[in-house]
Amino acid sequence: MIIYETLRLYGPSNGLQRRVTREVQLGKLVLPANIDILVQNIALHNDPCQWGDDVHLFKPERFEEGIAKTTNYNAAAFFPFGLGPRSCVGMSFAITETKVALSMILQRYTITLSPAYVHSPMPILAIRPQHGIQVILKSLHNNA
Ligand code: HEM
Repeated sequence: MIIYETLRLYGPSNGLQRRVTREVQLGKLVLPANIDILVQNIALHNDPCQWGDDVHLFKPERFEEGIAKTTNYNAAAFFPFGLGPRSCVGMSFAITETKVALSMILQRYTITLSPAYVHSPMPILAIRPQHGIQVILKSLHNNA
């Protein structure tokens, strides 16, 4: 839940590039052939119509019943790893690696945010914290 909510608000990708190969109609919108479009998943991840008025709050419990229920079975509501045949091949690896790293850290330390931390996510190629993330680690074991 924590990983999904982090990817919703601060996923590294802020858009998927696609080329329109033939004219298509999307509702009232007609997309001509041979244009490049940017599908901004970050905008959909911050859409209050999908996520509610507290869209900007970090609330991992949104995902307590899984992605499908949280998004009301709308695959286009949450796609931090992209969508379709060119979606991220590293998705399972990335999620597993994150779980392993987090569980190794949390077995040894408690983590709190440093008072020096300034919240400022910025799109610099990928979304990243402009001033870094300063945390305070406290060992859970006396001998560590
Ligand atoms: C949190 C970590 C990651 C995120 C959020 C992420 C996200 C994405 C996104 C949004 C795309 C574009 C998908 C599309 O256009 O529909 C992508 C493509 C790709 N990702 Fe990742 N990725 C992550 C980690 C990784 C890792 C660890 C690997 C490799 C081990 C990887 C390998 C790739 C490759 C090869 C593509 C291109 C796939 C293609 O064009 O067919 N990614 N990723």
